Amino acid sequence: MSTRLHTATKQSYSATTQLAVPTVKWWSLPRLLVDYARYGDDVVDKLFDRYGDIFRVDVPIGFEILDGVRSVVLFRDPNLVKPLFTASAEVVDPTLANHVLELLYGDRSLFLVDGPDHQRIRKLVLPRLRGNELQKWGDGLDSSVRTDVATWAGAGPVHVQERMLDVTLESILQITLGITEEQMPIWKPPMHAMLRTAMSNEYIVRYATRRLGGLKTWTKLHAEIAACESLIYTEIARRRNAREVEQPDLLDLMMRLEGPPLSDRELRDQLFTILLAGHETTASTVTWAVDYLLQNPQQLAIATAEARTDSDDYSYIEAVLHETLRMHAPAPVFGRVTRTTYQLGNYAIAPNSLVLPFIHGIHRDATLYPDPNVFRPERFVDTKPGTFTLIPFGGGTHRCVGDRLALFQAKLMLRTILRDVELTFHSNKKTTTNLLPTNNIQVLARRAS
Ligand code: HEM
Repeated sequence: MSTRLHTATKQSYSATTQLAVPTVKWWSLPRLLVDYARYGDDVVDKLFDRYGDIFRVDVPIGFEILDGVRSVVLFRDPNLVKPLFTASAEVVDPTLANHVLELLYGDRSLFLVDGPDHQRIRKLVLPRLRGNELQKWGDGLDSSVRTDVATWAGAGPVHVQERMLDVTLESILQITLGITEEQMPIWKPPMHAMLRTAMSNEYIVRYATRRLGGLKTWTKLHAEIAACESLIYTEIARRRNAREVEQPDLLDLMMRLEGPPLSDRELRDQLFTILLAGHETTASTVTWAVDYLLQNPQQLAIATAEARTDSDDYSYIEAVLHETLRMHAPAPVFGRVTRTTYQLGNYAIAPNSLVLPFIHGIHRDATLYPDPNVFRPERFVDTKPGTFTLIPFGGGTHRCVGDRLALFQAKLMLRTILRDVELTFHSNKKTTTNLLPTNNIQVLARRAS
């Protein structure tokens, strides 16, 4: 692959120009939220068309998304991504926005800690999740996906996302905790149940009413979290009693961390984080890739031909995945909170503002990606995705630790599907109104000839 890179066309910004960010009046919020639930990102696109590439919504007291944060700033100018992701933590807090998910991840999660504690864990796990180390997990994943796909042909409608969720959960359980095939029936049902509840729209309602006890009184989710915690704490206790046996998984690695040891609670938070952040997103990527390929027969033919060769070069399938992540980022909302007045481009952002890059808009910027609404993997065949122009994995010190693992897994899974079965749509109904958008396509499969 050549070293060409997608880069944003530079805008000239001046450190002395401090423009006010255009403001959407708060009383239009209820209407906007209803429209967003019905029409999705198009509603936000229209706001950008009206206000420019950056705008702000001030939230009335009592309705703050995060405590103390009264202003939400959204931008879609790709030039502003790098300054935001690389800003110092004294000016822009990289963790505060993630408190939305603290109930699940816990307050010691990589998502929620910063500084030396954060660096210590990242430095430990990152090398395990990239380069040659990835091959270690290839056989287990290959076996899971092959076994699953072998059941598709002639079995009637297959809900791709559900199948992919099962496969990626198995893989991340193996990588994180060394769970074996025999132990999977104990671990998978409670994990699936917890994720299903946590991803539902009820989370939004419960979170919005948290000051009235919305989250505290959610007994169903608390019970599901407790069931998963119980499995995890039992495993930690078992390992503490059998320390001499070294395992290749992340729990073992974290238990052997040099310096002050991690407590059971800290281990629980990191394990929950990796297990939850590290499987739904990858499953969703593969599902959307299948969906886009079935809608684009020419690209499907190229990717299928590549999957059925003996070569180890899957660069077209890799380009399909980058293009899928451009068209449809599985984690579409993440942001940073300003601690002081912060200059972003020519704009002065007030302290305590939640700043969100609008991923959908950045990924569909026509200057970066001509015909942005067209699925065209060819854009990434001889051009690498730019660090700050294709941002499904975020950026800066909190960029996703599982980015390489996710692409490795997704490539292997998509290759196996394309190699082993021929697919047609049974139904291509999708829903995008969940907290994390779910793709509900169903396919019919026959064994590849
Ligand atoms: C296509 C798949 C994936 C997508 C789209 C994705 C996306 C993201 C995003 C957007 C962030 C936040 C980055 C930021 O704030 O700048 C993140 C963080 C994170 N992701 Fe992923 N992720 C994926 C797969 C994975 C996998 C497989 C793992 C498992 C190891 C994982 C583990 C994490 C962790 C631990 C963090 C927190 C990193 C930190 O705060 O230092 N992710 N991911």
